[in-house]
Amino acid sequence: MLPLLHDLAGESVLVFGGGRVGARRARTFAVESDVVVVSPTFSEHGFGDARRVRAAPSPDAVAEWVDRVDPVLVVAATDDTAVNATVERVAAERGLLYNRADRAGARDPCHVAIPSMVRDGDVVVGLSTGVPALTKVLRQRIEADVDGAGELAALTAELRRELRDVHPPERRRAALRAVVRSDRVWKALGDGVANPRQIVDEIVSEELGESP
Ligand SMILES: C[C@@]1(CC(=O)O)c2cc3[nH]c(cc4nc(cc5[nH]c(cc(n2)[C@H]1CCC(=O)O)[C@@](C)(CC(=O)O)[C@@H]5CCC(=O)O)C(CC(=O)O)=C4CCC(=O)O)c(CCC(=O)O)c3CC(=O)O
Ligand SMILES: NC(=O)C1=CN([C@@H]2O[C@H](COP(=O)(O)OP(=O)(O)OC[C@H]3O[C@@H](n4cnc5c(N)ncnc54)[C@H](O)[C@@H]3O)[C@@H](O)[C@H]2O)C=CC1
Repeated sequence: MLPLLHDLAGESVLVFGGGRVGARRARTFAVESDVVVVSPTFSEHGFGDARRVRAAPSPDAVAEWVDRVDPVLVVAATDDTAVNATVERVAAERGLLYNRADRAGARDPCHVAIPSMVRDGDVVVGLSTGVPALTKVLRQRIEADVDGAGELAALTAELRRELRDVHPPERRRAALRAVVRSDRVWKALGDGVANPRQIVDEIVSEELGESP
């Protein structure tokens, strides 16, 4: 399996099942999509901004729900295997992306696995090991590494725009590399005292041989 990134901003996602897993999926997708969760009961876990609709569709009614919501991705997270299997079939027939929470291992290309995610601003890490317990431990380690990276991504995106058209590519690359490798910059991120942008400017000036 290969990790690919999907831009689901502003798209609809339909989740069947309001248990712990359905809630987790709703929170994952509600970061950027319009999420509808259909379920007869809802756990007390957060559902983000998802819209919750109380209903218990039989397998025969699944297609009608999919056509009504018109999602790009459908999640089967009920504890009813027949419903989950129907969600899979209906989504596949329509060429939609889908995720079955009750299946692991080999799958069709439209059947996407949901990795564990670590996010900080525009920085996103997707992690899969095939063994959820191992995934969780590795995710916790990665969280520490990624902490602050979102702020650095925003700063360096701005820097890239500023350096573009002013310096040749090789010098721009050297300046950006010096910034993202700098311990001084990483220490200044989120400490609320140092001004990371000022440190970035100093490093760029040293690298490009200019006075700040
Ligand atoms: C294939 C996949 C589904 C997919 O394709 O999307 C899948 C499948 C299954 N998970 C099961 C069980 C558990 N999953 C978790 C947790 C997570 N599971 C997640 C992803 C995935 N799980 C996908 C591939 C992930 C990968 O490759 O690493 C994470 C990463 C993301 C998320 O779900 O949001 C999230 C960690 C979040 C984090 O901490 O970062 C826990 C722990 C808990 O809930 O606390 C348990 C109980 C303990 C245990 O069993 O280990 C079962 C058995 C169900 C049963 O027994 O009925 C199946 C089905 C099967 O194995 O057949
Ligand atoms: N991918 C993962 O990380 C994990 C996957 N699982 C699998 O995912 C399934 C769901 O897990 P949990 O959320 O823990 O189970 P759960 O039992 O807490 O939740 C199931 C939800 O489905 C709802 N439901 C039942 N019939 C429905 C229908 N016809 N239409 C819509 N909703 C319906 C229930 O009301 C309940 O809200 C499990 O059966 C298990 O196979 C379980 C743990 C982790």
